[in-house]
Amino acid sequence: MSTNSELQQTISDMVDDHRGILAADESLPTITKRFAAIDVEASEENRRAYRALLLDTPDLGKYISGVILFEETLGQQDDSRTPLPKVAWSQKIVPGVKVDKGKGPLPGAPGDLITYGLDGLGERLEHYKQQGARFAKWREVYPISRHNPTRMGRHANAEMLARYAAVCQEKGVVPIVEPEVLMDGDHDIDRCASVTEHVLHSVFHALHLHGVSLEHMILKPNMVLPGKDCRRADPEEVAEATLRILKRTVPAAVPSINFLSGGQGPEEATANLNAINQLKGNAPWQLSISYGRALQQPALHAWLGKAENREKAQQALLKRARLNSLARQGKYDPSMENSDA
Ligand SMILES: O=P(O)(O)OC[C@H]1O[C@](O)(COP(=O)(O)O)[C@@H](O)[C@@H]1O
Repeated sequence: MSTNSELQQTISDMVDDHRGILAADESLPTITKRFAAIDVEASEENRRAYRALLLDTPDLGKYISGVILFEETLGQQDDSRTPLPKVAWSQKIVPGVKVDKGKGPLPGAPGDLITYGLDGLGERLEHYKQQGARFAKWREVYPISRHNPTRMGRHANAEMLARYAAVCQEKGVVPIVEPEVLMDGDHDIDRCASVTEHVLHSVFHALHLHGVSLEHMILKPNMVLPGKDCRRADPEEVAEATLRILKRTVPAAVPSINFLSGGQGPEEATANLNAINQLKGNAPWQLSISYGRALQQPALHAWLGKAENREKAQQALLKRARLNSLARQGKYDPSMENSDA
């Protein structure tokens, strides 16, 4: 198969009008934090058992079309010794992998951050492909302050995303491009809108310069939201601001925009996605999810590290996946949270 048809096949398997992506790729520090909240040790076996539970969830493939895995999960198996990427694909959930290596300060731009991991990426991708990964994900993070992100920071972060995406496509791997403007701070929604507009503009400029095929990538942006320490915005306000900025910056060639959940609660993230889809009009892209916390939090708290809670945890994951599938079609109502129907 040519690289282009390989990329197109992966996009076709991942993008439709009712499913979304599950982010289960927490790095070691992040999964340790999540497990600490339920008093569970982040041992390799616990990480395997938890992620096997998620991927084994009956019917998950009805609502989820792709799963982002952490590198180690690609090599792990479920209880019946089936490799976890194979478990995902048995439900037509395309397995993918987070390929960035975390972040640190960007020299010369105090307050800005930069992500590591480009060295040797091509060879790593070849190995991940053999393990079953068909797409990849890379996240650049933009904190907001009075002075951040700087112009230099935006430029440097965009370059990283574009170089990563170009290497992926060369290897026949679909890149998820994730520029995340953080919710931390007391800035208002207008400040988030203005920063997100600058960020997305610089990202698409860099993608163009590096010859990335927009038809064969997925964008994973933040929604436009007020900072955590500012007053909350209602879903209609979030939807209006998010769509305004996306329409100004994201070319129609991009097949799908899959939001991250950031610091939003599970129900808030579903309600905001629903409002975005109700207001989208003739927007050219699919508008879906690539949620981590907002899909997993109820499942994690139902599991509590105990094998006897496995089914309860799977039901909690399936409920969030199903409600987000409805929200993705603009058919969600908060009253559905209380019914099992
Ligand atoms: O552990 P990391 O690399 O900081 O990433 C944390 C999470 O952030 C995400 O990029 C977005 O997830 P959220 O929806 O929880 O914000 C996930 O893909 C990832 O698991």
